[in-house]
Amino acid sequence: MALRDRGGFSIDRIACAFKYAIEGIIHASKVEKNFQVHIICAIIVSALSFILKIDKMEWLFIIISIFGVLSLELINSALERAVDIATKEIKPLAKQAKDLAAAAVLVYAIMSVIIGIVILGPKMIKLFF
Ligand SMILES: Nc1ncnc2c1ncn2[C@@H]1O[C@H](COP(=O)(O)OP(=O)(O)OP(=O)(O)O)[C@@H](O)[C@H]1O
Repeated sequence: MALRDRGGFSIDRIACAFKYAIEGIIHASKVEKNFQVHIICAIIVSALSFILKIDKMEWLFIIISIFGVLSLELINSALERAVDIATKEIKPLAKQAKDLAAAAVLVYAIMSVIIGIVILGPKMIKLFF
């Protein structure tokens, strides 16, 4: 299906959109260092959550944190490319656009770390001390 086809509802259109999204995830996994770091952190936190037997509500917070950071990192990478296409020159607005997108990731990542500490911290202290 053509990239520009904006036709109505069809299984083909949804399948194509899904395929492009998967291609995006694969591309980010291969070339985006920050995305790779977030994936590794997500695996470690998930493993710890299993080991420490967190409950259903705690899992929801962990899942929202993990997928939120990954989604924002993907949007940040997309925006970096969009800015790079828009200009090759050093421009204050280009800097602001990239810095603001990076800030969005940082803000959400800080929240995720706090959630991780609140949920996993006490259980780890109990396990090790
Ligand atoms: N065209 C530009 N004009 C002005 N400043 C820019 C421009 N491009 C990048 N910058 C500055 O350099 C920083 C790094 O930009 P870059 O495109 O290398 O992304 P990055 O932060 O290295 O991301 P990643 O490591 O995920 O590729 C930006 O956050 C911004 O402050």
